[in-house]
Amino acid sequence: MAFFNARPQSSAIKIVKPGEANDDDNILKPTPVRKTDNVQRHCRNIMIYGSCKYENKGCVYYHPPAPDTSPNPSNAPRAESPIKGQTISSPSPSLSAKAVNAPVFVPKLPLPALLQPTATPPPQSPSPPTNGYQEDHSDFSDAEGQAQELNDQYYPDHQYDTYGAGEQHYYAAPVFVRQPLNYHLYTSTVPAAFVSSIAETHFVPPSGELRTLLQSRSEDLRMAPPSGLGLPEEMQGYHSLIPLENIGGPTERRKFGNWNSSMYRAINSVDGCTYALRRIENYRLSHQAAFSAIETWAAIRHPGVVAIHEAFTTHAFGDSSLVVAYTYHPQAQTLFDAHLKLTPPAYQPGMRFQQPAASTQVPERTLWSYIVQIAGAIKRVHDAGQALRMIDVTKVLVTSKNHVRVGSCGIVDVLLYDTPQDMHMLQQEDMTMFGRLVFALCTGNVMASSGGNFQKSLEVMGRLYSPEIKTVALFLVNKGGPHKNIGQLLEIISSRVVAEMGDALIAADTLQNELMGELENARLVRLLCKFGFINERPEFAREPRWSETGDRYIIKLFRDYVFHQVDENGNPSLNLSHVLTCLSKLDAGTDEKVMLVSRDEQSCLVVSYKEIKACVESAFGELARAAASNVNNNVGAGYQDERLGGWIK
Ligand SMILES: Nc1ncnc2c1ncn2[C@@H]1O[C@H](COP(=O)(O)OP(=O)(O)OP(=O)(O)O)[C@@H](O)[C@H]1O
Repeated sequence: MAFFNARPQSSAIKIVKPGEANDDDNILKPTPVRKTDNVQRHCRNIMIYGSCKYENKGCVYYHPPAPDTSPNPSNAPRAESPIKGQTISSPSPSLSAKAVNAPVFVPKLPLPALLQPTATPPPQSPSPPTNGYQEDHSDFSDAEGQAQELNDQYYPDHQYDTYGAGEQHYYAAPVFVRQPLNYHLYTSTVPAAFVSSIAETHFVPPSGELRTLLQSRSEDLRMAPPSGLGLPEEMQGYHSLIPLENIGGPTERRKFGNWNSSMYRAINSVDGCTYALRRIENYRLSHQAAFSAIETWAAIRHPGVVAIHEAFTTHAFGDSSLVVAYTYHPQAQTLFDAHLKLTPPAYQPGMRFQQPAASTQVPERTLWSYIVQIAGAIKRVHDAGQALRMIDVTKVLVTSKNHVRVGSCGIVDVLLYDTPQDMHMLQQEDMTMFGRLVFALCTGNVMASSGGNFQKSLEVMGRLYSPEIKTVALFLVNKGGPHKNIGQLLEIISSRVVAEMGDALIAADTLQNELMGELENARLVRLLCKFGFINERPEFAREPRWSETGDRYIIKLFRDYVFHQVDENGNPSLNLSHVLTCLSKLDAGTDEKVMLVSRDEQSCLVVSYKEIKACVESAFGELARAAASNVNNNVGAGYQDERLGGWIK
């Protein structure tokens, strides 16, 4: 019985007339006869599947008469499928890798006779040869079903259907023994009923939308700066500055408190990351110690606070400016822009000009989310002995779905370094500002909590939201005692905090599920890269035929099997499902066997995915070791080694 060791010796497998098998090593000797029909070639479907459903529908190849189906006829050798390997020699250790170029095999009997020696009628659709092993057939269906299921989960919307449109004719991998797949390498470990990537969750949009969003954020990050803006080319290691808001003329200055300010996006040349820079114009640093607060802020990491990277002064803009670098959140919007900004009127032909409509009301669930997140951010900052000092609808950013972060922290500490204030008072002031923000979001009016608007705003809040929202807003804006603190608010809203935590955990589950799919993608890309490094390499180790011999020959044939299938008319078969299934099995290194046919169709190899995987790893290992030894002689070897180490794994 054919059996391949974990590490195969590359070998061409000769298939000959079964009745002529020698006793010595089960190798069936090739007959001297070349192809039976040089004019008309055997139909490959017959050779592989045992039947051709196009036999009477125009298939131009030779179809031999149906084999004698009487059970074990006296003149029919009890041959077993060469694909199953029963009569094929195992790749004996004595066979060297060079044996891949061994003489071609020529089946004297038509292959169907070898494939169907029993009474089993030939299957009507492409399926592995049954060879009397009916139980194996069901196993094949299972494995095929799993592969299809895997693919359906992976591409639920069948967006790649066009690639596999129509009946495909490729050499289906025959499966004889049910092999458990390495499920940990496949997607969707969590039942869809629990984590659905299609359904919308509070923090994560549906899968398709999420991908579009991430793609557009990625484009945002890679946006090139327009020319002619008159901005510094380089400034303290930052380059490619792009303004994040309209920079008007001198009459239209953006304000940050009493200071003129502007926001830029820039790339840091040290780490290559993108940062949001807030510039305060005409700032004079009186004491270096003014920057001490920045150090404290740089240590604060919280999902509700935009993190500070560093601060510096510069003359690059032509004045003396203070610049604070924050984490850049692509496509972030201020709360004002997201909810309070008036939407421009939509022009409709034939309609009179209409007044701009106010933005839509913030849903209560979203409002609670904002309240819980901002309260959490304030708690973190107050616990660190700081105050946010800038909680405002124009400074709180919506960075992803229902997720807010307080931005522009730390600047006021630097700007007002010379006027020290009581931290407890500043923290109380944080809560008042937070209360004003809740009023503004509920009513759509930034002045909602001021003087004459106050009562009217309470009425509006009572009408649009639950009484608890009003309670929270009043708790925050009312003076309260000296012991009033943010912890008390969190106690009041504890049930909302619990709901928020539940939603956050659902988001984590959903994203992990998405990541599972991407993990598989990443593994397959690495595999394809390895193929790219190995296949058709013109020369390695002074051997021009390196990529064509030994283990690499198997890799080449497998590449043909995966990518170069043709249909019955010889047209390319672009079935992405087939490609993904094969690559996933290779990545998992399953014991399932596959028949690889040489390009001249004169020899074939039956190898398992596990063995092909060993070949790929061995060939790539050779290349990686050579590359590493070369890199080690150069600067930056450590970095390269690290990367190569990752590859070799
Ligand atoms: N860390 C950041 N990441 C990404 N974008 C940011 C970041 N900080 C601010 N922005 C964006 O920069 C733009 C300008 O920010 P800014 O704080 O000046 O808001 P603004 O609405 O212009 O307020 P103001 O009217 O007070 O100037 C806003 O669109 C905001 O979304």
